[in-house]
This record gives sequence, C-alpha cells and structure tokens, in this order.
Amino acid sequence: MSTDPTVLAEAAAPDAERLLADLPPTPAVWCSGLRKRYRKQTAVDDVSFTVGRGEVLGLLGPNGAGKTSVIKILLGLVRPDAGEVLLLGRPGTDPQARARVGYLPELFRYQPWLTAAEVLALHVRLAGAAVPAREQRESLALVGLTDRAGDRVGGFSKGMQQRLGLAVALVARPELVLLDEPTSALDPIGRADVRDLLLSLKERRVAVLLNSHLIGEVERVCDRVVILDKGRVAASGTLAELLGQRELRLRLDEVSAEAEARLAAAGQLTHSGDSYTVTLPADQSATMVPDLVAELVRLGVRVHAVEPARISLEERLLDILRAGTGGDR
Ligand SMILES: Nc1ncnc2c1ncn2[C@@H]1O[C@H](COP(=O)(O)OP(=O)(O)OP(=O)(O)O)[C@@H](O)[C@H]1O
Repeated sequence: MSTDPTVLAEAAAPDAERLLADLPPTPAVWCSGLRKRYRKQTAVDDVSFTVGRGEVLGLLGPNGAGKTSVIKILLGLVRPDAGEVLLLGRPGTDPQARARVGYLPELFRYQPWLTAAEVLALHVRLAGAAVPAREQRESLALVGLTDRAGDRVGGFSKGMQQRLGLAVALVARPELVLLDEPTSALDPIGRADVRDLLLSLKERRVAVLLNSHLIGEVERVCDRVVILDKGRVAASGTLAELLGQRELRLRLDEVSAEAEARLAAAGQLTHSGDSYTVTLPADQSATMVPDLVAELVRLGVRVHAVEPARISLEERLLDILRAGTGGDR
C-alpha cells in the first residue's frame, strides 16, 4: 500500500464527497450573534436564527425593531459590529452565494429611463446568470407586468415598481429570496398574487425570508416566524408553537363554585357575566372539550354556547410585544 500523501488524499476524496453528499443540506440562512449599533441606537442586538431550505420564514416586529437592518446584514449591505452569516452554506460575502440569492429591498428606485424588460435584463447580467429572454418574459408575466414590458419604469406606479422589484428578485432562479415588505404598495389583488407566488416558491423548495407588517399574510404563508422587538428576538417558532394555545369561549349559567373550579382546572379562566373564556394548554387531548362540557352538564350548569377559537398571530404578536420589558429603543 502506498504511503504517498497525494495518493492517500486521492483515494480519500470520493469517500469525503460521499460523506458530504449524505449530510443534510446546510440551511439557506444561518446567522449567529448579529449586533449593530448606529451611534447610541442599538438596531440589532444578539440576533440568531436559521431559515431551512424551502422554508418560508416571517420576520415580524414593530417599526424600528431591526428587521431591515437584519436583512441588510445578511446580504452584506450593512456591516455588523458582531456576528456571523452563512447563506446557502457559504459566507454571506461570497459572490457564489450571493448569485443564488434574490432580494427585494424595502425602498428602491430603478433607472427611470429603462423599460421593465431592460431593468430585468440588467439584473440578470449583474447576477451573472444565463437566463434566456423567454424566461425573463415569464418573470414579468408572473408579476402581472407582461403588458408593460416595453414601458419606461419612470412612469410606473408604486405598485408596478414593487411588482417589477419582485420579478428582479426572482428572475435569476434564486435558491433563497429575501423580501423586505413585498406587498406594502400592492392592491388586494396584488397581495393575493404575491401570496400565490410565495406558495409556488415553497413548492419549488426556494427558501424565503419575508418581512411584512401584514400579519394575516405572514400567517397564511409562513412555516416559521421570528419576532423582533428593540433589536432582539422576542419569540420564534413554528406557527403551531406560537399559536398552540386555543381559547374556549362558553356562555353558561347556573355555574356552581364546583363547576367554576372545574373550568379553572382546564386552563386559565376569565369571565364576565355569563361569558367564560378558558385558555387551553397547547398539549390538550382531542376529547378535552367534550369531556369538559359533559362534566359541566353533570354539575348542573346550563350550557348555551361553546366556541373554540385559535389565537390569531396578530393577538399573539401583540401579547409578546406588550409583555416586552419596555424601556428606550
Ligand atoms: N443608516 C442608519 N443610520 C442610523 N440609524 C439607523 C440606520 N438604519 C437603521 N437605523 C435605526 O435602527 C433601528 C432599526 O431600524 P430598521 O430599519 O432595521 O427597523 P425595521 O424593523 O425594519 O422598521 P420598519 O418596520 O419601520 O421598516 C431604528 O431605530 C433606526 O432608526
């Protein structure tokens, strides 16, 4: 057997490749310990999270929470004071990673003298991608701009510019897209189009990081959510984890002390007049509600109404932000 190191290295290479191929894919986004201060202003304070391949992650938080700053740090547009970023398994600054990332900025303005088709062609060249003209036209069709392809963008409405921005973010076949408020200027139909677009990206296993104040939209399309407040991660998790608690709203009378104790044993209880609300735990069993109702009836309670309700993401977000520590930003 040869002891020549180059021969050994060559023999080991296929094994190493096989080992690497067997490893789970690196996340689309991995960031750890991100920090950014602007003078006395802390914009981002020890932020860490990941976005899996094909996952849609919603970044939520009030104005000034640090969402855009985080997105810009991920893209290398803002230099963090601390922290590390990997995009698609490579350092965020690596051009090979950046070429596979699409980005829709929150605020942008394209060269007003170019047509929509020219803007798209320019960005294809900037990305160094070989996207045939037919596919570029398809990207414009995807955002409903087929009829405006030859028009100069200087004459576009805000919503049309945002649609074009989306086409630019998607045209070079990215594996990861970062969308900073993609629907802020869109009409309800445009918002629904973007929702469908996000779902089709998810089907194609494209990872998406979505910053949006439209919480209903985030709730419909996102697999996971990171909530930022004052630059820090205030909460994160899947929608099931964040919204796991259900409320049970009941209208009851003739509630004895024993029946009230039974209600309180089911979960946190509040009541006003004949309306009772029980916040049920996330790990409740499937028969918990019928069992509770049967027992209330056995205890002589008259049950007028039983209405299970899931806490909305908006309610949950407000709870988390109100429970925050407060203080100056
Ligand atoms: N270039 C900058 N110079 C100085 N301060 C900045 C700069 N960019 C951001 N900040 C500050 O950092 C904080 C976070 O801003 P950022 O834009 O990241 O928040 P956001 O969550 O995206 O807000 P919004 O929802 O309003 O877009 C704010 O207090 C903002 O004033």
